[in-house]
Amino acid sequence: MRLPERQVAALEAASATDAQPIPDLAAEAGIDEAAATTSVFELEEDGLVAVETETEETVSLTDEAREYLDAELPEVRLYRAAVEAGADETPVSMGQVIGASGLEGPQVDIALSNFARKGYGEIDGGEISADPDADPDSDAEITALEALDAGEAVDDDSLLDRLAERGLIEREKRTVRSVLLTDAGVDALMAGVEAAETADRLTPEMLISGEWEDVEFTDYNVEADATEAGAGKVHVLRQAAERVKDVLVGMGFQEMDGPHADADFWINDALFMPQDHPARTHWDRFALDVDPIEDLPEDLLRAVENAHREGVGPDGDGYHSPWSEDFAREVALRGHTTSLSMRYLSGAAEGDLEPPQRYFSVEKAYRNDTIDATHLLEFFQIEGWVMAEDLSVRDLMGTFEEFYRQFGITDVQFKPHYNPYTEPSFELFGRHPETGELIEIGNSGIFREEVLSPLGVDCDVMAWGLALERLAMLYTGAEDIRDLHGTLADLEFLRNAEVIY
Ligand SMILES: N[C@@H](Cc1ccccc1)C(=O)O
Repeated sequence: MRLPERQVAALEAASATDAQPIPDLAAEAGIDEAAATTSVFELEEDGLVAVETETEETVSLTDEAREYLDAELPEVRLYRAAVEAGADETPVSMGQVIGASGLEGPQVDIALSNFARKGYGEIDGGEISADPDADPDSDAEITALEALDAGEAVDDDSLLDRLAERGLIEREKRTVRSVLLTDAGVDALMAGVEAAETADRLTPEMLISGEWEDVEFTDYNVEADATEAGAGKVHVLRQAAERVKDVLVGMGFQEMDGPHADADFWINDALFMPQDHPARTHWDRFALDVDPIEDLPEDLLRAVENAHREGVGPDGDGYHSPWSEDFAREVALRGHTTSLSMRYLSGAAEGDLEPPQRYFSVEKAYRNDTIDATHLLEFFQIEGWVMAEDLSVRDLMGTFEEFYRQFGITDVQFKPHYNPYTEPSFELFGRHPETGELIEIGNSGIFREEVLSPLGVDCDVMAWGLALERLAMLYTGAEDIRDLHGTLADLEFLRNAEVIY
């Protein structure tokens, strides 16, 4: 029998008694894995080998698990500290035990949530008691982690599930194909197989020499496993931003655009934010050491100053706090994109606007926040406003319900809130699909007279700033904003995340 060279190599490497995984067979045959896979499928088609398919699970330890292998599980540390403090006899104050355990930050929560679950004791009314019969030295979870670390298998599926849920292991399923010679394969080998030279592609040389007429071409196997190609794709946040724009345009909104670095006047003063507001100090604000902005509309500047000093309307009252034009002209990275709304509402961007109007932007804002699972130093805000003769809170809520519904989010919650520029104001919350926690997804309200009157707007304006990253977290299930962008972004997540339409 004549077979292509690499099929002969694969056939000769296969055994009639021990099923061999394709990678092993490839190594033995001295051919690469893709060629081995193709050959094996071809041999299977000819009935010379049988292919068995199994799914195999690989389990790997996370960095957190490695920490615990070095320094014990947090709940075990809590148990030992509790016993040390006598909590196996009478309950001891939790603060004392946690202090003695040396547990810090998130480890405290981890310890508390696993302590009672594992029967190490109980926590009740701020006191902790330890079960004297519990045996932390034979903790099933750490024993399993040790076994996995030593390369041994752990068969207890529910235990593995729990470890995966705690983020201590990662389980990955792969398909393993193993190859066994069939009787026909054995017969063929006994009768002798010869290698026929095959070509896997047509070359210019073959065409020139005429060799193409005699050469035997390898068959294509379109079912063979192939190496996964990580193609480039649009970043999940960019996809989300585009989707949000589509939805808002579909709802009749027009897009705003404007500077990332702007006068404090547009970022804060026009919004009736007092100049001594904490958000306007260096703690929160990225000030830029550049020349102040000269070209602010003079009339508007005076009207805004007046609103700050005297208030608006017969019962109005100003802030009775200092107001300086120099500060208004200083430049900072915008802490919200509401600066754009001010530019448009004032007429500075596109001239005076007559109601009804709807505008939005999906643009970056910058805040000197502490970075954590829900905060970055820069983020995308979905800014928007509607200008009309008569608007109420129902219009505001209805708009959000319609907007979020497009992303499959139907349980937005509203909480009363305070903004210096809106009254009433509402914060929006959505439930995270994985953690079940309510997370803040936006802030909104109806602009006050003190904002609208200086701008020269004499109808109602409802407005909002929603966080694009938080919206993306809700519908992708990402639990940490840092997985989405920034230096710690999770590439695997970004490759696989889908935007829901
Ligand atoms: N600027 C607000 C959002 C907002 C805009 C307009 C009106 C009300 C609220 C924020 O960043 O949180």
